Amino acid sequence: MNTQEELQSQKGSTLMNNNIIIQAVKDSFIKLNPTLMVKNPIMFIVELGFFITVVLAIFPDAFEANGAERGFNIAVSIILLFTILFANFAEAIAEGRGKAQASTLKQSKTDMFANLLNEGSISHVPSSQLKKGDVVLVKQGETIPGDGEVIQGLASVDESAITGESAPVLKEAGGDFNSVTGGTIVVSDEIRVKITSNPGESFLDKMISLVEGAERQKTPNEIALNTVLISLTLIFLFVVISLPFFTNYLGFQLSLPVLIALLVCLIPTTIGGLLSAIGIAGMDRVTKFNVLAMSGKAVEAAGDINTIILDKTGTITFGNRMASEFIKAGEADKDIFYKWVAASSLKDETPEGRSVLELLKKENYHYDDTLAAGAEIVEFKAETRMSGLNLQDGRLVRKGAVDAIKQWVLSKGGIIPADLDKKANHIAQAGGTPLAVAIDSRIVGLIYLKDTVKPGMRERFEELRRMGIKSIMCTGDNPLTAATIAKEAGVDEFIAECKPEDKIAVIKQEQAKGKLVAMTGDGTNDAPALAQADVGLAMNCGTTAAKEAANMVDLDSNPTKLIEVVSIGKQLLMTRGALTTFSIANDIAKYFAIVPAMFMVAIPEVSRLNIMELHSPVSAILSALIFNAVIIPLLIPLAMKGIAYKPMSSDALLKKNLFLYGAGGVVVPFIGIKVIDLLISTVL
Ligand SMILES: Nc1ncnc2c1ncn2[C@@H]1O[C@H](COP(=O)(O)OP(=O)(O)OP(=O)(O)O)[C@@H](O)[C@H]1O
Ligand SMILES: [K+]
Ligand SMILES: [Mg+2]
Repeated sequence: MNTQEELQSQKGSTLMNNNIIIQAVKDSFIKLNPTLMVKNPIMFIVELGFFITVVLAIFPDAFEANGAERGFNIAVSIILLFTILFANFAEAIAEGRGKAQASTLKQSKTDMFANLLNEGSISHVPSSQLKKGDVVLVKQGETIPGDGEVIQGLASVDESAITGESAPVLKEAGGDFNSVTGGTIVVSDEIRVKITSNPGESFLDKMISLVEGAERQKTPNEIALNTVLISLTLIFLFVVISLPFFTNYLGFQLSLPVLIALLVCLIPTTIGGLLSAIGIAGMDRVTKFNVLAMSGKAVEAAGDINTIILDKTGTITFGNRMASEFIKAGEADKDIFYKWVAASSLKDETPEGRSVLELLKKENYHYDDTLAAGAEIVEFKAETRMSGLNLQDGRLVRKGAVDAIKQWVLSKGGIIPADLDKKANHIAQAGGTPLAVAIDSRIVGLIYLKDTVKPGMRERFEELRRMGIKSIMCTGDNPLTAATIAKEAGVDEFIAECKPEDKIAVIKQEQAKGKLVAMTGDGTNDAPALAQADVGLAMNCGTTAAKEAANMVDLDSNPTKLIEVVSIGKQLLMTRGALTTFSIANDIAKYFAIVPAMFMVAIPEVSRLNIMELHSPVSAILSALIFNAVIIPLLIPLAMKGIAYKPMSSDALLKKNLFLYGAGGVVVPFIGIKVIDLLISTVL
């Protein structure tokens, strides 16, 4: 068992306990409140039927002379009550896990004090008073008081309160690993954090309300299905209301409880009772995989994804791109080369920049800090793909992607060293990232940045392919490096030298072809693309901007987690479809149980429909009604777990499920109702 599974089974056992069941039973009664019930029109109609039969159980002749027998009325009202309670229980049990998880999370939100920095002095303020833009100091052993970005320092942080993962993660200023979450703990060193969220709007707050289901909104798919089900219900209501006119004409009367029983059996109570549980359980399954989905819509969209776009660094590779070698090019001697390598990175706060200085130290080169004195800092940007300094004496130092530096040098009238391309290609073919270093119009050499592909990528992309999903890697890196990494990781396509706007263009292109696109990313430059995609999955280790733009966050920062989300989305859609099919197919058996029972006495010809040979009209109606009620709790496990999904074409899947749940929906109630009838007839 790997740690991921262990974590889940742990969570499962602590969350699916007796407390949840007891609470769900209580909630089932609370949810009887008609003002809450109205939100589920199908079950609300059942509740109205229940109220009427209760009155008739007490006063059998309340609405009509010669009403049905009191005993029958009591039986119908009890079965109806249980029908509603079962439906409520389904929803309550689905909500239960989330509520339990939310209360665990709330424990890590206990109020604490923050070391607020204010023009050099430190004051202690309650963390609940921190606003966007405040800067706090967090020392070893202290809890980070709010969401923010590390602006100075480097520390390892224990994020287990949020991710459940006990290994601390490194957080550092600059680059894509600078975002920290309130409620997590600094286990070594100290950092300065600039707060990025206002009180009540933190990640933890969001997470709590998400798992609690407080913000749950019906998805467009759910609303559409609900509309269909309600229309169906109205049609049956109309049919049942008009029945007495025909029977009066034929000279006999049907009692009100019989009509109510018929209506409740015909309207889609099974799916009506399980619909919201299916949605909640789907979201809950996503959370169990340590993915936070901001909406059910996103999870459902994941179920229909055709294309997935990933960035390379930090997503497919580990992303701690480190300088591993300096390779000079052209005529420059080593000392000059190293001098400009150092100068190009003296003020580069990205992990790449700092790794350059570290490698220089390792190679015992003593660089001159004063070079940067009075210089203008040129920060790294994904658009320019360069960084460096404009020195005080007017000289310009740059390092960056080879093609970007080449263009820059050529625009200054420089020439490109003859051996540059060959050396750069050598690095790229090995999957590394070559950075060229230039001083004014002269390129002096290359920095070899090494990065490693995360293990298991190939198998994961293979799995996506079997699901019919195309993977495209979009990277800012050069085509050769991109090709090497793409091949190693096994993605279907790649696009190199990609700027942030190019990523959006790729997504829009796919969307224009009618495809649903998912994107995973971690960097600030990924944020616009994450927002454009139908499903945006941000890495928790990524920047705040990325996490805010996305509609899902993976707490484990594992981009291939999208595979699980896609499976869960597909499962959710399939489960809903299958149970709807099942619910409606049930009507055939109920029809053959109830209709002969209702008319047989008055119209003997109807007895030909009595193929089920049920004991008596009363037991036939009660059996159908009991089956209609107990099928709800029997299907709760399926609604919660979802239908098993194996990668195969969606056509084949649809046919298989239609057959299974359509045919099953016809056959199962015939057997079920017959068995219940046999049991009842022994009692009667
Ligand atoms: N600190 C830096 N200074 C100068 N150039 C850099 C620096 N970091 C990266 N580069 C160059 O800029 C390119 C683009 O970087 P960017 O972070 O936008 O994309 P990437 O990380 O290579 O790709 P991905 O989009 O897959 O994360 C890199 O491939 C590299 O050549
Ligand atoms: K029904
Ligand atoms: Mg990047």
